[in-house]
Amino acid sequence: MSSAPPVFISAADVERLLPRASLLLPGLEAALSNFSAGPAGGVEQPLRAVLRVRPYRGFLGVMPAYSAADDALSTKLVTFYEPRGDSAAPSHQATVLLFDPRCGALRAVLDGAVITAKRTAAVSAIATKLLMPRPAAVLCILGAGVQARSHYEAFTELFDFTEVRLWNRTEQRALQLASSVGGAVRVCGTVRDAVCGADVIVTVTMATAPILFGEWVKPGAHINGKLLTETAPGLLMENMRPLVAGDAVQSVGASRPDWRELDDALMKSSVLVVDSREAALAESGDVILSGAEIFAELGELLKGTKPAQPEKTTVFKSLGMAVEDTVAAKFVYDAWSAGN
Ligand SMILES: NC(=O)C1=CN([C@@H]2O[C@H](COP(=O)(O)OP(=O)(O)OC[C@H]3O[C@@H](n4cnc5c(N)ncnc54)[C@H](O)[C@@H]3O)[C@@H](O)[C@H]2O)C=CC1
Ligand SMILES: O=C([O-])C1=[NH+]CCC1
Repeated sequence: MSSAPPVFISAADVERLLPRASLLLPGLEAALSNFSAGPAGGVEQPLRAVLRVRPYRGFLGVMPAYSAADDALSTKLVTFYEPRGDSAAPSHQATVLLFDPRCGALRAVLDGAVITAKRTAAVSAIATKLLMPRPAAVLCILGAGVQARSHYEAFTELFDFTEVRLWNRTEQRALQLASSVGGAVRVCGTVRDAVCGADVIVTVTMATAPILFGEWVKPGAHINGKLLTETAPGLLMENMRPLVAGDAVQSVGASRPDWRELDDALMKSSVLVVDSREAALAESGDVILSGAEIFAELGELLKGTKPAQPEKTTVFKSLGMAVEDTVAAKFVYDAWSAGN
């Protein structure tokens, strides 16, 4: 085995070698299925360790994983800090260390920010493909940061939405994102306006209290998107509320046990799918504090051991898994090694 020093792959090189999140779809689908297969799937992934940097309202997460199918071993180090007006630093910063699993030698140090942005959007797209109503016309993104952009890019590449709506706590940031993406985006002044009649809602904020409420979902909530998009608000029957949230909610933020993006009503009235049961029950305020029952892991839907139920209102609670970084880092390193 060679003892060559590790290579460093910068953010610009990761972006060049991994230009689209969709390139990760096959590898991520396999890894999510393998993860949910238990020991037979060959994914080793402990619950991540998250250390609190209390004086600065920050966190350092350590995320190791080994995937036998990919024969890849990595750990990501990710810091995330609650918004502070005086800081110009990105809220999330990350580095991925990729090892040779045969001998433990460090092969590469990769910028982890682009990897995190793209693999997270790719996983949300995998969930959306399974859970969204058919047809799905209106995409709504709540949040206007790094993940909002990567989700916009992946979702507009992979799906045929006819309308994209964007809301952010500070409207100026939403306007900036909307004007920079190159496609038509409607910036909405309130979450209610943004989600009314949407088919797919992506929540990608640093919120610590709910921003999306179940009262905006029609009672019963087992609604399909076709009905919602074809029914003008004024024509809704009297026993229905005039505001309706989309059927497939991708909740990407609120990754602390006391943080929320979704309220209890929405959590409890939806079919709840998570990336990892273990992580959801340890880390997700939306899951823990609502007491909502987890229906399935995304990997179980992919394997077909649990049905996806796109006709129902669904919430995919994404916390982010280390094996997703392993797959993405190996993809980038292989492309780099091939001289691309
Ligand atoms: N599930 C996963 O795999 C991953 C999840 N995340 C999570 O996704 C979320 C977004 O991450 P980034 O886009 O990188 O962050 P960012 O800092 O780039 O963007 C955060 C957005 O949230 C908004 N925001 C801040 N505080 C808010 C509040 N109290 N209420 C509503 N909006 C608020 C900001 O205006 C901004 O638009 C975070 O919660 C992050 O922890 C990030 C990486 C991976
Ligand atoms: O998976 C990930 O990298 C993260 N999830 C929440 C914060 C960072």
